[in-house]
Amino acid sequence: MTTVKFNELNLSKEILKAIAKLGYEEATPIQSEAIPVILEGHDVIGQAQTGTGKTAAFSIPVIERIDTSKKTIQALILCPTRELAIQVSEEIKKLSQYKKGVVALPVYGGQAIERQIQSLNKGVNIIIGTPGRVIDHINRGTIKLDNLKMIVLDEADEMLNMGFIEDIEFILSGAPKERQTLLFSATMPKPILELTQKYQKNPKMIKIVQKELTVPTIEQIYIEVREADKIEVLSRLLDIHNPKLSLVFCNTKKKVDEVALGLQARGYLADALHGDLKQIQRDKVMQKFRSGLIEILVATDVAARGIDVENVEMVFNYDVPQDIENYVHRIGRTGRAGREGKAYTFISGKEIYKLKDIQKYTKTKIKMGKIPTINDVEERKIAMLIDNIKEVINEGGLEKYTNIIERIIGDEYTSLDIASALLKMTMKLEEKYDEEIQELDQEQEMTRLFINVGKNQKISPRDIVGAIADKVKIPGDLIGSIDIYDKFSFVEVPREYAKEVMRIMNENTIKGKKVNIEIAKKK
Ligand SMILES: Nc1ncnc2c1ncn2[C@@H]1O[C@H](COP(=O)(O)OP(=O)(O)OP(=O)(O)O)[C@@H](O)[C@H]1O
Ligand SMILES: [Mg+2]
Repeated sequence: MTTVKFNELNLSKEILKAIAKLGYEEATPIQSEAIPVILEGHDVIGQAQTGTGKTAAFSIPVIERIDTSKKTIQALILCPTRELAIQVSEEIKKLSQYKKGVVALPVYGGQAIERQIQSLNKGVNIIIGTPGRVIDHINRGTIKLDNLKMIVLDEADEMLNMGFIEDIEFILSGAPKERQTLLFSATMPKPILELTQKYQKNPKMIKIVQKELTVPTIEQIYIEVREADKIEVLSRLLDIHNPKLSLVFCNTKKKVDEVALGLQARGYLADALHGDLKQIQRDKVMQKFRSGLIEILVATDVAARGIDVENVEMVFNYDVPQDIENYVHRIGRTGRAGREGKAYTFISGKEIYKLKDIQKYTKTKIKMGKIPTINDVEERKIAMLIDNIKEVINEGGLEKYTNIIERIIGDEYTSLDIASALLKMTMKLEEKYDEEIQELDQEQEMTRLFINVGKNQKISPRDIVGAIADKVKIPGDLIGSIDIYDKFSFVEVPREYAKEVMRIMNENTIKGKKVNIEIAKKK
């Protein structure tokens, strides 16, 4: 395909200036094909792979078609999630920054409606919203669609699916008949496509044809792994690949919380995103993820569609997605705008069949992968340790430490002996815990820990649970049955927390007393 420059697309100089500022050099195929057709006023169905610039493909002509002499709502862009509405509105604001009179406003649930009403009253011409909140405003009379010229359904197949279709029909029923209707998505299943005639007039189908539905720069791998082992396998993959940012998808909110906690307990910068969190919380998590303060975002499908975060290098399907389309969208959070990415899918038991369906639908091959061994992880950790050591040496400022070493060096010890001893001290604790965890029966969800509380110490089960819950940040109800004896007791914790419980509790005290915690050898 020949490349097209934005200045060949008949765009205003204000938009061209904004595009240049964003650093886009050439239009992507969906942009070069869709922009002229939309500018001519046609209805469009636009389908192109994830991360190929569909947002700008509809946003640029929407901005260009706004009559800035009028302060009426002329365009409405509907998105399935609040995070996506915010993101699309940010992009529109950037693209329209030099066009005076273009005012875009995101409206979504969970945000104070009064504030939205104040902004709406000042005059807005592009609304980017989630259906529920838009309907709320329509019912209050604070959003009027009489002057609407364009409506866009981003993630159109999702918006015309069960969860949203009634809301969409309601909104469309109040919009003028002679409007322009634009549908965009990376996936467009047949049943949905048949529906679209109800809403559009002679739409132009713009499909950027690719052999595969998924992006070729994403390496796709599946691993067979038992449910109980998933957290361990995930940790190993994270340790080996060390991605800048990654996304972990689970099918339920409960699982999302569990996995996020499990990763936190293992020392990863992870957090959860799902629909049960307050909007403030959701915003904070997204901000932290975008800025890298959180490196692993564990999420339900709320983050599957449209979300564009730079540096997401890996996506994990901790659970196989329920909707086949969402496989495409989930893994599409990496490998955006021509970048590379990796996607791992965990399957257990009979789920291999689901994987076959996915491959048939996406016309891609998902390669089989192996569970990395502790050795693989160890090798990788050693490589990183060596890098760290070299870095510290190159930084300099070691005189203070060299002086100490000189006090040990003599006839008996060489500097190599001393360096090795120091390294042993650093690596030993870590190894011990890893070995103990490794010895465990992999089927067991709970790990039994042996707690030696020493002589004459009155420590009750409540003290132990309280201390573990407090210091390791495991919810108390995840801590299992406790047997207490004179000098020792047993406690059960979820397997993924065992290492962290040992590490943290052995450095801490319970009721001011030192305790020693080890894996209980046998039940
Ligand atoms: N012409 C361009 N040149 C370079 N980068 C671009 C261009 N257009 C868009 N991008 C960038 O590509 C990334 C992906 O764009 P966008 O989010 O619009 O993809 P999408 O097609 O909507 O994907 P999805 O199906 O996941 O929603 C964004 O970071 C965007 O800034
Ligand atoms: Mg998009």
